[in-house]
Amino acid sequence: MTWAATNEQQGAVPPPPPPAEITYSGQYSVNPLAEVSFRRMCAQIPAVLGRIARLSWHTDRRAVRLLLVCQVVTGVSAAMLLTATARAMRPVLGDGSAGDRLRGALPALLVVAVAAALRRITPRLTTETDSALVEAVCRVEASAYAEDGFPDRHEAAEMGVIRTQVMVTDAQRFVSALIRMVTAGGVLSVLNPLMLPLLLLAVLPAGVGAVLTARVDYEIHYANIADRNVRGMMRWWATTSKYGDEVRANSMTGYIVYWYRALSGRCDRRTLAAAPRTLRIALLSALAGGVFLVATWAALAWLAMSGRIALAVAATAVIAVQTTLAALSQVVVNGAAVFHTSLYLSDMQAFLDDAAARSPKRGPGRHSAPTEQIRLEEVVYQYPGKDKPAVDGVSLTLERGQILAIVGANGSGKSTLTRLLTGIYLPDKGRVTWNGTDLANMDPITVWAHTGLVPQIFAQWPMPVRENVTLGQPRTHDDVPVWEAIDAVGLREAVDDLPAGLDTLLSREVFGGCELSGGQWQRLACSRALYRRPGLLILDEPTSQMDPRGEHRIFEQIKAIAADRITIVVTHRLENTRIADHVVVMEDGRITEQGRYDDLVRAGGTFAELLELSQDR
Ligand SMILES: Nc1ncnc2c1ncn2[C@@H]1O[C@H](COP(=O)(O)OP(=O)(O)OP(=O)(O)O)[C@@H](O)[C@H]1O
Repeated sequence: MTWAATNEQQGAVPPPPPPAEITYSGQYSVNPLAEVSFRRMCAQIPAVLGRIARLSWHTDRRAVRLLLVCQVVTGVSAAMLLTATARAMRPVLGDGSAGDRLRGALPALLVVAVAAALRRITPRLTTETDSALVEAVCRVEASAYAEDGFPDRHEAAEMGVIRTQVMVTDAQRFVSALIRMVTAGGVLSVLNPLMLPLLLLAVLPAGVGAVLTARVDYEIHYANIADRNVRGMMRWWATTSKYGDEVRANSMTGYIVYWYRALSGRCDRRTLAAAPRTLRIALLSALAGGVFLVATWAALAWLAMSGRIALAVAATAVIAVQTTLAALSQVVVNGAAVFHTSLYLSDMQAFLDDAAARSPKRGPGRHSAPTEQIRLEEVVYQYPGKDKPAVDGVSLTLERGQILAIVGANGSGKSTLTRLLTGIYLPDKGRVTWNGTDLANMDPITVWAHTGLVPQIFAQWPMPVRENVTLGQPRTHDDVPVWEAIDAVGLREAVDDLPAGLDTLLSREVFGGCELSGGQWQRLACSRALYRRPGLLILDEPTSQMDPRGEHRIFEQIKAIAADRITIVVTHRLENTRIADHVVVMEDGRITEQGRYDDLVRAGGTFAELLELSQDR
């Protein structure tokens, strides 16, 4: 019985509504569906083959050369086979031993060679495109993530990556069939000019059918993108062991499965609704193809029986018809497959182009250490789709050696302000300068080389402890600085207790891996930022999961290293702001109070009120 039905039966709570209908919010300039037609397929195939060839060439030139040689030999062998058969037919009807031997040996050799070449190209091509996709997403301006449709377009592009697994095989089969068709068709045309047009008519319906089916498949794929994207996220959250406690102890399983099934059910319904169309297409194309095929054989029989062609030629024509027919069918079927794949590759290409256009282009300026001053001048930033700015007209000057604390209610714009300070986001209005240069004119890589950030929600990388500390820094074989960073956050004992010390893989999900506690993970995130020795150190709620010893140690450490850098601490534990040289209080994206801890307490404003509330137990 389903979760919804059980709830209804118990009569206590009405089942919650299924998740709202979600539609794909992609924003490509052209809707590919409007363009899916047989004509488009024919027009597009050369371009698609060109793209696949370029990709393959880029990935493995030797394998491509081997493939090309095999293709040419395949075509030539088909023509030789038919010519040899025709010659053999003349003296002794039916003695095709030369052709048979050729037919028996060559394709087997070619298949082995082609398969070897394909085995080399395909996985590497998939890796190339997959890696390109991951890199493109990591490199876009962070503001792109907040835009409607970006995750859906990313999901659509991933389908393109999956399709690369079949794209070379599709393309190779298509070209191979095309060569066989041209050579066999040429021989057939010489035998009798009527045969080829008849054969074309016999396979054309299959081609139209395949394209129409591809169109239906793609239409369903498009309709399901948004649901599949949400379903994928649900699946990850529900099945990742890190969230397993929350799922179980809050009895979420039933509802999550219900949600998951509802999304899957909706995808299935869309797929099933299209089944009658697919069936109709298959039936009609098979019927039309069958009629023309019968006509072809009838024409051949009539030509032979009426003496219009010699019996030996007729026998060769039978083989030629069979060869051409098989090749033609392969051309059509594989052409449709190439076209089908190209639809997904277009999504991937469109996303990669879009991502490339969104990579930071901010001017040639380079930041060099030391970071003496960071200034915000009347900075405004509004997230896409929001009706008011998250940061609204903030001005601030930070000098090297200073510790700034940012406090304020949830959603008041603290984290957004740190993103603007680091140049992760560029302001809509106003400017942020580092040592006097506007971040909008600076290569962000040179800026991020001097920042260290402990975000509120930090990553728990499934990597060894050492890499979890050094990640993002040039690789070094010296573990001394790694241990220094680990000592600074008081994690040495915990690391010593791990089975392989710094080499211990931190992931419970991986065989042989270990897991840290929440507070230990947070200490590790702090050590990662400290290891970088950055010019700007930002700690956003860095001790929210730590015990008092850990928290004390981190703040002592912040004070100890503050002289060489600009330090920013975002915190709700107002007592921690005592270490700051300057405290700013944010409300609705604006700075409403600022000063030293003691001044703000005396002023009796929002800071004093929040402090009093935090002590009222
Ligand atoms: N990625 C995002 N996309 C859209 N809106 C966002 C995004 N991140 C934050 N916001 C919005 O911007 C506003 C400020 O958020 P921000 O995270 O800066 O607040 P905060 O002061 O750090 O809050 P908290 O104390 O809860 O961490 C909020 O209204 C929030 O809904």
